[in-house]
Amino acid sequence: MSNDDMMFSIRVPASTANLGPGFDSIGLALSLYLTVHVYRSDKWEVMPLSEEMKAFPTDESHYVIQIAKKTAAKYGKTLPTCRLAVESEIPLARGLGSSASAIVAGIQLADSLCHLHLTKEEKVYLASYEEGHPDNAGASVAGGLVVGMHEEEQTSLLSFPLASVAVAVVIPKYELLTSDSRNVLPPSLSFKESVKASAIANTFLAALLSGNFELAGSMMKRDLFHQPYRRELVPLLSEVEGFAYERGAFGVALSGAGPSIVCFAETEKMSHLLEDLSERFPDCDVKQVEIDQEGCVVMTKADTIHS
Ligand SMILES: Nc1ncnc2c1ncn2[C@@H]1O[C@H](COP(=O)(O)OP(=O)(O)O)[C@@H](O)[C@H]1O
Ligand SMILES: N[C@@H](CCOP(=O)(O)O)C(=O)O
Repeated sequence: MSNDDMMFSIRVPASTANLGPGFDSIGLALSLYLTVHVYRSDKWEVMPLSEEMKAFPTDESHYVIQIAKKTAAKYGKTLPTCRLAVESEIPLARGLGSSASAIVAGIQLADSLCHLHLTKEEKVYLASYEEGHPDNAGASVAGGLVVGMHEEEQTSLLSFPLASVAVAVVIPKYELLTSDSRNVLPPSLSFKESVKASAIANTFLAALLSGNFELAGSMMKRDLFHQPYRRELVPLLSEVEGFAYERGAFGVALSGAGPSIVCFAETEKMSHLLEDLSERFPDCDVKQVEIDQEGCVVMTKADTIHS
C-alpha cells in the first residue's frame, strides 16, 4: 500500500451518552478516536491497524463500508472502491459509542468519496437514524456536549462547548452490548414518574450549563430513566459512585448503556481523583479523557479539513 495512494483520513471521537438523566438525548464527545485512512484501490479491502479491529471483516461487508454504501445509495450515488486502514482507541461494547463512531465514519466516507456535501445537520440525522438515538451519534458528528431529539423524519440537535470540566472513565474489561442493556428497561413509565424524570433531566442540564456542578451531580445520581434498571447489570456503578463522590467527583454516571462509568470533576480535582480511582479499581482501565470539541474531521496529508 503506497502512501501516494492515500487520499484522506477520517477521525471520529468516542462519546458518553445520557450523563445520567439525559437518556437518549444528551451526549458528550470524548478524545478517544476511531481513525479510518482511505487509499485508492480497485477493490474493497479493510486492514485493521489496532487489535480490536481485527475482529471485523476485511471485505466490503465491514460495517463502515456498509453504512457508506447505504448513504451513497440514498443520494443516488455508487461508492467507488477503496482500501481502508482502520485504527481505534474506542473499546468495543463498553458504553463509549463505538458503534456510533463506526456509523459516522461510514457516512463521512460516503460524503467525501461521492462529494455529497452533506451538512453537519444532515450527518447528525443520518447517524441518529442508524443508531436510533442522537446522543452518541450527535456527539461524534458535532463534538462537545450535545442535546438532541430524534424522530423518524428529523433530528434537532444543539452542541455546546463545556469548559472547566474534567472527565475520567472507568472501563471494565468485559463487554455489554447496548441491545442487551436496553432489554432491561421497562416498556413504559407512569405519567407521574416521567414528569419527575424529565424535571431531573432538565434541572441537570440547566445546572451543568450554568456551572452549578454540585446541583448537576446530584441530578445525575437521581436519574429515573435508565440507571435504576441497569444497576443490576452493572453493580460497579454503585461502587464507583460511592467512591468517586467522596474523592472529589461532582458527578458520576453509567456511560451510555454501560459497563463503563464516567466521572466528572472540576479540573483542579481530577489528578487526585484519577489516582484514587486507579488504585481502587485495578481490574478496570481508568483513564482521563478530554472533551472533544471538533467532532468528526477529515484530514488530508497537507492539512485538516473540518467536515
Ligand atoms: N469500528 C468498528 N467497525 C465495525 N463495527 C464496529 C466498530 N465499532 C463498533 N462496531 C460494532 O458495534 C458493536 C458495539 O456496539 P454497542 O453494543 O452499541 O456498544 P458501544 O457502546 O461500543 O457503541 C460492536 O460489537 C461491533 O459490532
Ligand atoms: N442512550 C443510549 C446510549 C447507548 O450508548 P452506548 O455507547 O452504550 O452504545 C442507551 O443508554 O441505551
